[in-house]
Amino acid sequence: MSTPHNWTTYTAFLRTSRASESDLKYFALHPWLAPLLSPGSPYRSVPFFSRLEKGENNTLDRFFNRVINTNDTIPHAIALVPGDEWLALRRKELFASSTSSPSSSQQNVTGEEKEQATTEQETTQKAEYDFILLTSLAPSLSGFTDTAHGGLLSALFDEAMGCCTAAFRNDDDAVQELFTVNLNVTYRRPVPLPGVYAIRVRVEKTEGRKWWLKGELVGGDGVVRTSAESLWVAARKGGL
Ligand SMILES: CCCCCCCCCCCCCCCC(=O)SCCNC(=O)CCNC(=O)[C@H](O)C(C)(C)COP(=O)(O)OP(=O)(O)OC[C@H]1O[C@@H](n2cnc3c(N)ncnc32)[C@H](O)[C@@H]1OP(=O)(O)O
Repeated sequence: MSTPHNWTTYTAFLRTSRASESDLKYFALHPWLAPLLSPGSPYRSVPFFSRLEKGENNTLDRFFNRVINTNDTIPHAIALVPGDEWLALRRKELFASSTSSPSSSQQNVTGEEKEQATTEQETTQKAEYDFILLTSLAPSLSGFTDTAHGGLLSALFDEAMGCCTAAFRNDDDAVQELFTVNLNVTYRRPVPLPGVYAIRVRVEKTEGRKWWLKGELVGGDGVVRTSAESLWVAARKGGL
């Protein structure tokens, strides 16, 4: 079991962490991932937060950091996140018209600010997705023979989407913790095991406490095998 980590915010975790060399080496063996992992990529490689050990007395993320963190379930997983500048632009875009802005300074974005953000976007590296999970799936995750179990795929989407929303919450906790209230998964093609897959996620829009996300799972052939849409709701201020 690895050493527990002590980040106080998800943002601090993103800023100070880097995916392990062994995971990076493993994913670099797959040529279709090269554009995402190369120095020119708009993404940085960080550990998949849910997979990190949180401490013997802390039951957060046990399913991901213990149960499916083994050689015959998920031997390797890392997350790819856009750079700080791009995330800041996405925040402006997502919260410009929303009352759930993660920072009061981002509320009521003016037309001029929107124009400025668009110009900045042209000069900042574009990231098509807000969060990407790269994962290897081993044979013990099967439902049908040599095929990933659908429930597992739902869990992967849910977790990837959770990490995606976390990157947009500010350190000052202006947005309360978010919960999945609805997750609609479409199984388009079987997901063969063993295999390496990317789960690409994006926040589509926010409105008050509600956030809508979309995601898709692809392998090396680029076929979208599974897709998902979800609704997340931020807890009311002052608790549930
Ligand atoms: C280092 C620092 C660490 C940082 C750490 C970051 C880690 C980052 C990784 C996280 C990764 C987690 C990934 C796992 C994520 C889960 O799996 S969460 C587990 C599954 N989900 C749950 O357990 C949630 C259970 N639900 C609830 O507790 C409550 O529904 C909630 C979420 C607190 C909301 O309750 P509420 O405040 O009473 O909400 P309510 O007023 O009923 O609804 C609010 C609005 O949402 C709408 N709504 C509610 N439910 C639905 C629905 N199912 N369908 C459509 N609309 C709905 C309502 O109609 C309402 O709409 P408006 O009327 O406002 O337009």
